[in-house]
Amino acid sequence: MLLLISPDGVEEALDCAKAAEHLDIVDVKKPDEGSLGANFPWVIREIRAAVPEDKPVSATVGDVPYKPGTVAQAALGAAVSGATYIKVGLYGCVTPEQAIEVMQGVVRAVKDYRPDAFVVASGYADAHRIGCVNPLSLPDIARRSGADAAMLDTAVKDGTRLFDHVPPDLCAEFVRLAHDAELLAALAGSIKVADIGTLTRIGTDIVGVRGAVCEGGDRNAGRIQPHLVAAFRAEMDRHARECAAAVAAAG
Ligand SMILES: O=C[C@H](O)COP(=O)(O)O
Repeated sequence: MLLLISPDGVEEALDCAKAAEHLDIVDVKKPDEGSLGANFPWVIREIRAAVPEDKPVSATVGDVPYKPGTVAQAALGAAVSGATYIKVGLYGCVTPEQAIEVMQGVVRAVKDYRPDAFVVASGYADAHRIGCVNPLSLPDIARRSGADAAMLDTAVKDGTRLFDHVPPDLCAEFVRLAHDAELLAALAGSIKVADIGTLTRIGTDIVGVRGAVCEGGDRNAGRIQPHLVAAFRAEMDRHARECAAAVAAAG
């Protein structure tokens, strides 16, 4: 499982750089503009320059409306600014068809510019609170639009968490659907250290985290702490070893 950490700006990205050996992807966002709020192009560029070259930089394009042209142009902006993972929060899409139309534009805009870029179609575990597409439709939306990964996060950061809205058995179904479509499955949403075992067991490919690695577990007032990133990674490694041993023992 890969660890994606979301700093809110250049200063926190420098803290991520201190913990670079423990994380896999640095995800640029602007949390005060929404759970997948987009940051400025120059912030993406500065963060790209601040983190080690072997760590991919991801950028969120925002909690986007159903405006395929606008979103495609924004996605290209993120890629031009140095992000190689482009994440789109399909906030304003109320049908799978709308979401596919948005994502097709993003995939074309990004991959025409940079064929090896990685496009992530993100929905929301708490979609019922905001009226957007069903979380379990994301793998099919990603597959039909040519994206590389399907992701879930929570739209409303009010203390409720991924598993409050999509329980572990349905997250397992999400991962299975993504894998059947040859996509990576990414999960986020106030994930805690205690969730790592479940996420590992169900085969999650990427876990996205902010609050759990911030001081006091507070994604807004707290700052990312390199020692919490290291501790999170240590637990991931422990669970990965346990899972591998269980698989080997089963035979
Ligand atoms: O993409 C990851 C999100 O930023 C997760 O943030 P969170 O762990 O505070 O919900």
